[in-house]
Amino acid sequence: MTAVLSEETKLRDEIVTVGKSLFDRCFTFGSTGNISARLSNGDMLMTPTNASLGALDPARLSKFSAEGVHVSGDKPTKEAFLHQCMYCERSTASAVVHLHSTNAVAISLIEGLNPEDLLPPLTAYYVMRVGKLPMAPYFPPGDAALAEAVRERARDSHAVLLANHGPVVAGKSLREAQYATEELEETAKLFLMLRGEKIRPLTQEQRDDLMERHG
Ligand SMILES: O=C(O)[C@@H](O)C(=O)COP(=O)(O)O
Ligand SMILES: [Zn+2]
Repeated sequence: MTAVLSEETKLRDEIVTVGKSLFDRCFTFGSTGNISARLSNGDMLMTPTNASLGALDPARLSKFSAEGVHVSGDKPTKEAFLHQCMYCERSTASAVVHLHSTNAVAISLIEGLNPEDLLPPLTAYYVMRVGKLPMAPYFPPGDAALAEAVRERARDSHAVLLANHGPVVAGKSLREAQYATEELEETAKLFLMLRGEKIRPLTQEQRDDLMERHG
C-alpha cells in the first residue's frame, strides 16, 4: 500500500530538494541563504540558522505558527522576520528564497543603477519570472530594519535585491520562487557580460504584450 504523505511532509522534502539543487549548482555556498515555505493553514517552515542549503534535514527545519511564533525545529534563520515581511506584503506567496548568488550580489554593488529597477528587461523569460528588481538599502543581516526595508519594496515587487548582500524572491510555490531566483541570477550574469556593449532590451510594448499573454 502506498503511504499518503501529508502536505507538511511533502513541503519539508521539497525545501531540502530545492536547497540541495541550488547549492550543488553554486547558486549559493557555505551556510549562506535561507528558504521558507508556507502551508495552506498559514504555518511556515524555514531553514535553520547556519545550515548549509546543501545538507538540510527535513525533520530539523524550523516551524512557525501562522502568527509568527517559532513552535518547533532548530533555531530559525536570522532572516525569519524578513521572510515574514515578504508574506505580509505578498498575500499570494507560498515560498521565499534568499541567496548570495554571485552575479546578483555584484549587481547590488554597482553605483549608478536605478534603485527602483536595477536590471533592464533583457529577455522575455526575465520579464515573466522577475519583472522588476528594486534595491533595499544596506542593513546588517538579521536586522529588523532590513526586513522593514524589504517589506516596503515587496509591495510592488516579488523580487528585491539587498544592497551588498543578495536577492530575496517570493513565489506562489517554492518552485516558482526557485526559478525566479535562478532567472534573476542568470540575467545579472548576462548584464555583467554585456557591460560596455550597446544593448537592445525589450521595449515597453514587448513587455506589455508579455504581461497580456503570461502575466
Ligand atoms: O547573510 C546572512 O547572514 C543571512 O542573510 C544568510 O544568508 C544566512 O543566515 P542564516 O539563514 O541565519 O544562516
Ligand atoms: Zn544573506
